[in-house]
Amino acid sequence: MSANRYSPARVQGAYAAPTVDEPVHAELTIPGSKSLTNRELIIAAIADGPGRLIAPLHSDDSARMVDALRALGVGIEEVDAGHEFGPDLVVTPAKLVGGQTVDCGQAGTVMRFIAPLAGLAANDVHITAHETALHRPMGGLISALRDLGVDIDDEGTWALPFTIRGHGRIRGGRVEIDASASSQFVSGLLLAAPRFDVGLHLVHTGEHLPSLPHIDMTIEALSRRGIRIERPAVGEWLVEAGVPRAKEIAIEPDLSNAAPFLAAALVAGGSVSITGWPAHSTQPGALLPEILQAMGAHVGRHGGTLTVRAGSGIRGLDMDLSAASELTPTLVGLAAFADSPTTIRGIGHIRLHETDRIAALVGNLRALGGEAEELSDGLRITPVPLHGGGWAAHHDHRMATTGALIGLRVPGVEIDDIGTTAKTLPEFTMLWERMLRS
Ligand SMILES: O=C(O)C1=C[C@@H](OP(=O)(O)O)[C@@H](O)[C@H](O)C1
Ligand SMILES: C=C(OP(=O)(O)O)C(=O)O
Repeated sequence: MSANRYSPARVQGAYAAPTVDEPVHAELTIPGSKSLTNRELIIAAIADGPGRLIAPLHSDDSARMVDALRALGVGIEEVDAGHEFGPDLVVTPAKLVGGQTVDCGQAGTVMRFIAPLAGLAANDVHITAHETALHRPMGGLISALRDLGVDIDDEGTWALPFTIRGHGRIRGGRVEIDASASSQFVSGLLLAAPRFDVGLHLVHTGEHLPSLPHIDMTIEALSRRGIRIERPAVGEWLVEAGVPRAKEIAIEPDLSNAAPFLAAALVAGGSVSITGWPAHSTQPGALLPEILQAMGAHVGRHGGTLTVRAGSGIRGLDMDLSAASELTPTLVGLAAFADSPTTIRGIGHIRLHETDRIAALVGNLRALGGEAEELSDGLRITPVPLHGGGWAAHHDHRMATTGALIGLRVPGVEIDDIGTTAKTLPEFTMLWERMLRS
């Protein structure tokens, strides 16, 4: 198992974060959304004919999903369409046979979206992940799949690796799930549910449900393909059995990956524009214009381009980021330079993301002389002058990009493993340097 099977544009090893002494002025295009690419791949794989993803993401997470679907028997071909960041993907659905191993790498979307699909396969599917991702929660999903009749051999661990003994069908029906550890449990079940014999009635029983926009994204993607989903109550979903319509789907840019670039305008001064910003999006990054404005930015849109300009300073905030927890690392990078403290709450579950993000962010800031403290469900940052030093990526792409953001203003920040950005943005250093050269 390799940490990153995606190599084309990968930059390895330590990275001396570039510091700027002049404002930045850049317009950038960001590659496709991880969350949309991996959902659309799953739905295309169970659709009623061949479909196409236009301008999808090409990164470790998406490559793992392509490999996983191929391992189940689905046909996926790359077709060059002249996009800067890689070919389109043409997906040809086939009978799900399985009989192979799926290595999810570090991708939460692969481990949580492939497991229910593997239950529909005709043979065993062994599911594993990179050793740095074996800790990620799977118990709630395993439990719900078992309640739906899926045979799973996990040797009593309730965790990866495990083997799904597919029988070619899942009956479906009503099932309860505690998805407080990850919204991806819900998305994974909803995505496979149209192919259950009687559909699915899913009921979330936990107290907390993070990342609601990502569940909306799942529902929107299925609805666009003609699958009926109802929400009879909060935390409850009804999916009708059916076959999703094959389609050509254009993938939006990854708005969460745009976050460190937009934030750079506030840290360095100047402005950063991102092309192709969708007018409507279920990506949590769609909340960025509002959040960055509240932190002191001037935000404008012209056609499909979003521009963030530095204002007179960065304002600290007290915010509940449960809906958009993957934005936490970037916002912490901004908060470090604010004129008042920032508290971020509602994100306790990110202790079980790629790394314990709360501990890693606090530890990294303190190592640079910063003042930060862990809260049970979040963290608090009190801005003080920072000095250079090592920034540990903790094999977390968003930790690495936050180190680069801080390094814009603090000379001598060295990120130990910039290659970890290949999880969702192998072009990170290329685009970062393009932004600084513009
Ligand atoms: O469904 C998705 O595409 C995602 C859901 C969220 O997961 P959690 O609910 O586990 O935070 C998010 O953090 C992750 O980056 C992507
Ligand atoms: C939590 C994240 O990833 P994953 O899809 O692996 O959960 C993330 O990208 O911030």
